Order: sequence, then structure tokens, then C-alpha cells
Amino acid sequence: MVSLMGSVLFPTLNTWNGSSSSSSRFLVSGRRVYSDASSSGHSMIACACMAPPRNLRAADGFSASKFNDSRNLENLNVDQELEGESDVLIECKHVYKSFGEKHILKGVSFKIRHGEAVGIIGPSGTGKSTILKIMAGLLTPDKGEVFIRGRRRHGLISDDEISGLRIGMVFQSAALFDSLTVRENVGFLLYENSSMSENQIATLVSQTLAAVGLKGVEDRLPSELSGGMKKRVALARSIIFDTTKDVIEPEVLLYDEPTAGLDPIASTVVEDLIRSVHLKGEDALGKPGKIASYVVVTHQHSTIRRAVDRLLFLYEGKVVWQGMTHEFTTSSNPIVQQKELLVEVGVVNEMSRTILGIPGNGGGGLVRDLNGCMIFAFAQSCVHCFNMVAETTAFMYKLQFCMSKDHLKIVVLDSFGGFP
Ligand SMILES: Nc1ncnc2c1ncn2[C@@H]1O[C@H](COP(=O)(O)OP(=O)(O)OP(=O)(O)O)[C@@H](O)[C@H]1O
Repeated sequence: MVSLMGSVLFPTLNTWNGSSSSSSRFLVSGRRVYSDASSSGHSMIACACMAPPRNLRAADGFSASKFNDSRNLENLNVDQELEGESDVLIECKHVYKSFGEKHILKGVSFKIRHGEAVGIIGPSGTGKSTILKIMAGLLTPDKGEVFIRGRRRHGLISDDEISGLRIGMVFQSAALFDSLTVRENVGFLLYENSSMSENQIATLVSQTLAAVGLKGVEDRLPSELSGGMKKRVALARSIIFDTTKDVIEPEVLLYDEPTAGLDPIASTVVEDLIRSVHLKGEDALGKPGKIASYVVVTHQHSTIRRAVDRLLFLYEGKVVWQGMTHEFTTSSNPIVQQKELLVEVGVVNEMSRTILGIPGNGGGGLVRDLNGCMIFAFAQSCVHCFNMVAETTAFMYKLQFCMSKDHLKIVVLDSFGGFP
């Protein structure tokens, strides 16, 4: 996963409304910090890309961002209202994006509808995180259009005035502000922008934490939490919202590789959590979740199986296949068949790591492919990057594994015998 523009972002993109109190405030280590935020009498959006105050920088390069606009839906100037399309929350239309000479997205089009649980899969470097950031409004397309509830977004989310949808982004690791308590982390947006009282916020924070299965941790610092608890806190921070508003917009959550680097049990917990906060799910309190739709970028087959209903397959800068998850496994599309194996090899990475030990030690072992066939794999070289030959009874694949602290990239270099 590529980190977001190399900097830790504010966890929220905030809207101030002139009708609320004239200053926003935030409690830092027992001190209340006020910032003059709203005297103009109309909504203002703070850029998600603003660097947080130094003492609010997250510890580990992860951040969760929420982009929130509270204006009334009636004010929407709908540019594009297609018949039967009223449930489309986000649409990307012919989106192109290059970084220098690298042409990453070459005409990506898809829609995210109300109630959907969508996965974006595809080989490493194909632009999955990039399209997620474009949806979130953190990157602009070079060409093409992004529609939010039918209205075209111009530029970044921070310089546009689109309302009617909250978009949250949850990155790979927790990125909690290490000097703030769990309560302050989760309630950050509300302390900063809402007119809610401290008691109201504290109650809402506790309810939201309970919804993700956490109780009694409000006063702890992030350093006092386990990795899994941090992920829950980050999720709570991304789903909390001001319940006192007159109009509450639906929210789409964008997850970038939420289970990368987790062992299978921890992955399952996160996958179930993602489901539970969706409106079709049930949270830890037994209540329906509040997230209207979500999009998950993932390499992990278990995440596809457990957390996603529909898939977009991104390949060489385009969506080459989309359909329901069960259709993916039976697809006769040759690209999908090939990548299916790729995805599954990604799943076994933890296992292969265990079997092979430290990469480069020349070890080898058996791993299982999607069809249950045993594959013999052995490492060939180096410390962080190594090649592997994976062999089934009928086929042999030469794979390149590029392993960093928490990420494993797998590229098919060559295949022998062709794909079935
Ligand atoms: N801000 C940037 N500046 C320059 N290059 C970038 C930037 N963001 C992404 N890239 C490049 O664009 C390509 C696509 O990156 P992206 O993270 O979207 O891929 P991905 O499909 O999510 O990959 P992975 O599965 O490995 O996380 C990569 O080659 C990456 O190095």
C-alpha cells in the first residue's frame, strides 16, 4: 500500500456550519484547545490534507479520514440524474491517472450503489489504492469524472462543495494519535467541529466503541492497546458522526488493505467487523450497522469471501471484470483465472512465510492453491525480494515475492504449461 502523499492526515475532513458555536475545540492532554472555525455563516470544509498539529501526529503512518459535509440535500445541484441511478452513491467514469511517466489508471469506470459491499482486487501496482484515493477526493483524476450522488466533483474534496455523502477512508494500520486517549481519538471530529457537549460526545464515543466490541478502554492511550484493539478504535473513529444534526447523510467507507499482514484469525475478526458496521450487518450491540456502502481494496482471498459481495477486477489500468463474488471463482475469463491463483498465493503468504522461514534462506515447502492442490514452493534469493517457483501437478509458476515489514507483493514472472 502506498502511504497517503507521504504524510499523516487529519482523521477527518470537517465542515463547520455557521449556526453552530463560533469556535471549535479539542481537548489535548487535559487542555482544551480552541480554534476559530466558523464565523462566516456558511459551510466551510477543512482540507483533509492539512498536516495535523505536531502533537497530534499519528504514530505509525496510518490514518483514518472522514470527509463530511453537513449541508442539506435539497441544496444539491444535481448535474447528472440518470433514470434508475438514484441509488448510485459514487461513480467513476473513464478515470485516468498518471504519476510522471507511469500511466496507472487508463479509463476506469464503475459505480458504487447504496447498500453494496464491493471489493477491488488486482495485481500489485495496478492502481487500487490510487482509485480509492480518487474516490475519497484525496487525489484528482488527470482525465475522467467522479460523481458523488450524481453531482460531479471538481478537484479535491477540500476545494469542492459537494454534499450529501460522507466518505470515510480507513488505511492499513491504526494511526491513532499517540498522545491522545482512545476517547479523544474516537471523538476527534466531534470535539473539533460539533456543537455537542463533552458529556454527549463521551456517551457517543462509548456507544461507538461498544458497537465495535470495545468496552472500558476510553481512558487508555494507544500504546496500551493491542494491534487488534487499535484497529477497532480506528474503525470506531471512522464511523462516529454527529447525531444531533438535522440531516444525516449516508456514509461510504473505503478500506485500503484492512487485513494485510494479519494472521488468519485476526483477519477474520476484521472482516467480520467490516460486515458488522454495514447497514446489512449487525454491530456488537446487535443493532444494524450505519455504513451505507463500503469498498475494500484487498489481496486476501478470505477478505473477498467474508467481507465482499461484488468484485471489481483492476488489471493494467482498467476494470477488466466485475461481478458477484461467487461468479469470480467460476469465471471463464482467462485473466481472472490467472489472477485467481495470484490472489490465492497472496492468501498463503503467511503460511509460506512460516514454512519458508526467513526469505532467502533457501527453504521450501508445500502450500495449497485455490483448488486445494498442493504447490511446492521454494525461495531462491535475497532478503526482501525473492523469487519462487510454484508448481502444481499440471503447471509451474515463477513468482516474485517482494516482502517488506508488513506487505508482500507477488508478481507472476512466468508460467510453464499455461493456465487451465
Ligand atoms: N503519489 C504517487 N507518486 C508517484 N507514484 C505513485 C504515487 N502513488 C502511487 N504511485 C505509483 O502508482 C502505482 C500504483 O500504486 P497503487 O498503490 O495505487 O497500487 P496498488 O494496486 O494499490 O498496489 P498494491 O496492491 O501493491 O498496494 C505504483 O507503481 C505506485 O508506485
